[in-house]
Amino acid sequence: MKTLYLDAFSGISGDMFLGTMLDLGLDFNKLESELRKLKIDGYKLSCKQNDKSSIYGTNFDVQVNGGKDKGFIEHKHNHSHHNARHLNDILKLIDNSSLKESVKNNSKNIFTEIAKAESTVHHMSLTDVHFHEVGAVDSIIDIVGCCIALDLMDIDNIISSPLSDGSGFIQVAHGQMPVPVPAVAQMRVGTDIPIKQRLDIKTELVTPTGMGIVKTLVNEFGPLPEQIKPLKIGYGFGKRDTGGFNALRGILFEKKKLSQKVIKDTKDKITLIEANLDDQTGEGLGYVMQKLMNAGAYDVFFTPIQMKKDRPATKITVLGNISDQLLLIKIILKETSTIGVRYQHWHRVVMQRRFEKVTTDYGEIKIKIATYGNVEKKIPEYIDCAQIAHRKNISFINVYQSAIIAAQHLN
Ligand SMILES: O=C([S-])c1cc(C(=O)S)c[n+]([C@@H]2O[C@H](COP(=O)(O)O)[C@@H](O)[C@H]2O)c1
Ligand code: NI
Repeated sequence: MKTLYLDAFSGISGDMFLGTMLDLGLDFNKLESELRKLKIDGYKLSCKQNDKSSIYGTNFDVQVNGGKDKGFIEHKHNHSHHNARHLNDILKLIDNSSLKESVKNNSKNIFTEIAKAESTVHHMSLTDVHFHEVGAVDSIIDIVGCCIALDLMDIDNIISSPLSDGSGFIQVAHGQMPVPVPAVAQMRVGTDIPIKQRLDIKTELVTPTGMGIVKTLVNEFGPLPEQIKPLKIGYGFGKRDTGGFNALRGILFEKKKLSQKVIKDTKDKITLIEANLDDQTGEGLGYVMQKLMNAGAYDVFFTPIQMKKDRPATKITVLGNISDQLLLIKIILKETSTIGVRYQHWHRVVMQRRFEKVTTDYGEIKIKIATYGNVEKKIPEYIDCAQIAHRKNISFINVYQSAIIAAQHLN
């Protein structure tokens, strides 16, 4: 599983997000064939690589039969909405498709988030919020496409920089709208999503679709984490003329397992998250443990406990990086029966670690060298020893001991 960092120095829209994903290696044909599961037609996708300021990126576009008509429209101002799709029609369309459950859920959550904002801004009930026919297709493709892209690219964590938005006004079908546009401003209410307003850019950089994606899927805001090894960087171009480099930059990276990291600091802080579970099966517990470990938890463990109402139960404890806290909590809430979790931040003292290889009679083995002041430990990597023992059909202990002997000669 991978993490995507969004560098939203020029805002974010649905097209920019999909352009970025395609630039990062998303297979265009696979995206198209997944979107066909929605059973809607009358649109064509285009994806083209070109350069802006000599930087190559991807332009993604949805061309809908009947031209351009983006966004939600207000019930009050439109009396000919027989072709409109209400929120519920769109949610049903997604539900009735053969898309993956996680893609369906993410897509529905984004749509609902945007529709809630539109309903507040335009003083309509949520059920009255609707899209004009053309705008609906465009938004469905953008939003569901983004969720398909995340699934196809194996991304389960999104971190974002603060979003930049422009200022001034934009012209839409119903007149002028101030920037940030009302739906974007509304989605920010009650959240701490950071938006930096660029007074030098007099147009919209963050669209309602872009904000809906961010509000629903981003787990954390801040600078690009320092200790990462980027796998790929991509640019998705925006359509508006901002007078600057209008793109969304995506940086893809894989989380390193703690045991593989070169640890330089001997003191840090970690999060400890817990919940008491009195109605969870053993199968479910094993499943959530795998999910949490794959998401980068340092450790997950279960303790048998006796709970209120005479119930034997299980306490789940998760240790992890504080920057992953929200992601780990979301997994516990999604995959277990609990309706709440508790957490605390713990100080921790760790030994500095580095790795070296030794050659033994059985083959090369990695040695973890852990130091703290003048304390030093040299520990053979379990997985290397186990693989050699399996491959050569010899005892694990023999391989392990040969690695310890070879490690004594390391400086
Ligand atoms: O049509 C309506 S009601 C509309 C509302 C709003 C509000 O903020 S309220 C914004 N817009 C603009 O439409 C385009 C399309 O946005 P997408 O997110 O669908 O790409 C964009 O410029 C919005 O600001 C329309
Ligand atoms: Ni609106």
